[in-house]
Amino acid sequence: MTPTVLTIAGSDPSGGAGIQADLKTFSALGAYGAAALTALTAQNTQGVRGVLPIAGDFVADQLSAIYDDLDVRATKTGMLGGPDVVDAVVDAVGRYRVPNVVVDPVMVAASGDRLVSDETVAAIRDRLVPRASIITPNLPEAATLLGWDEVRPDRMAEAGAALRELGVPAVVVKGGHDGGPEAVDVLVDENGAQELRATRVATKNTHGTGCTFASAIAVGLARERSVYEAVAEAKRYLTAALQAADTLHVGGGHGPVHHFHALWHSP
Ligand SMILES: Nc1ncnc2c1ncn2[C@@H]1O[C@H](COP(=O)(O)OP(=O)(O)OP(=O)(O)O)[C@@H](O)[C@H]1O
Ligand SMILES: Cc1ncc(COP(=O)(O)O)c(N)n1
Repeated sequence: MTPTVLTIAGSDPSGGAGIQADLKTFSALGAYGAAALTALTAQNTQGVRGVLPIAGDFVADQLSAIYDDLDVRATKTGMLGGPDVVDAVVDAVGRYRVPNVVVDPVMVAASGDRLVSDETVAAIRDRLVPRASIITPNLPEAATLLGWDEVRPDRMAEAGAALRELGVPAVVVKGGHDGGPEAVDVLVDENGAQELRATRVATKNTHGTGCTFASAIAVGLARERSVYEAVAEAKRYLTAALQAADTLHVGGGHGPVHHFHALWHSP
């Protein structure tokens, strides 16, 4: 059966991150994609020029329209426009008993631009994370959620264990921004800490890696894979999308990964 997966996230009009990356990932992996918008951004591969949040009440309207009608097997959250948006998501997840919630605690874009306020980060940590099935912070996001100065790569397992104490059963701490020869992530769940390793792809085209990874995990959970399998499959998909990214030639900054690498033939 084709599972339905929902993304609750912001729009990236340049198509590489946010809602656009999420829908491409769902489609590439054979899931039906639904999308509720939390914010519009004006951005491209080089940076973010503006953010227009959607009112929490209207996010709530979008979510009830979707959950009243569609059989959503997994939900992924990305950029959340403000604390009122976080509360709309928390309320819907509780009211509809939403299964398989993947929270990507988006804070800054790959370009370095800040995407959400401190109040939004606090709402995510205090109210949304405890309703999630899994969260996918990168090293700076993990440090911010924990109130640590930084999370060094040798403390990823420790950070993951500390993040579980916020009330979420599984945490993937992503080491993508660490410059070693491998891109190492650490999954911490009730089975302890497990490393997932991939060869680091030498490309500047990393726009949307976090969005794509979390969306692919959501597809795996919608297919009732174990958390480990969902994360491992997502990493394999993302690594291949990074390996094919330089064939796309989109924009002059950090271009997108190639979501449809397995479907498109070279010219
Ligand atoms: N150059 C790379 N080669 C291989 N894997 C990578 C590379 N960069 C990131 N990854 C992997 O991509 C996934 C997303 O990690 P990353 O740390 O980039 O997330 P993020 O910072 O949230 O993403 P974003 O840059 O979209 O905000 C992880 O599995 C990470 O290991
Ligand atoms: C709407 C939106 N959501 C998320 C991201 C983070 O993705 P990245 O860090 O890869 O740019 C983004 N840039 N824009």
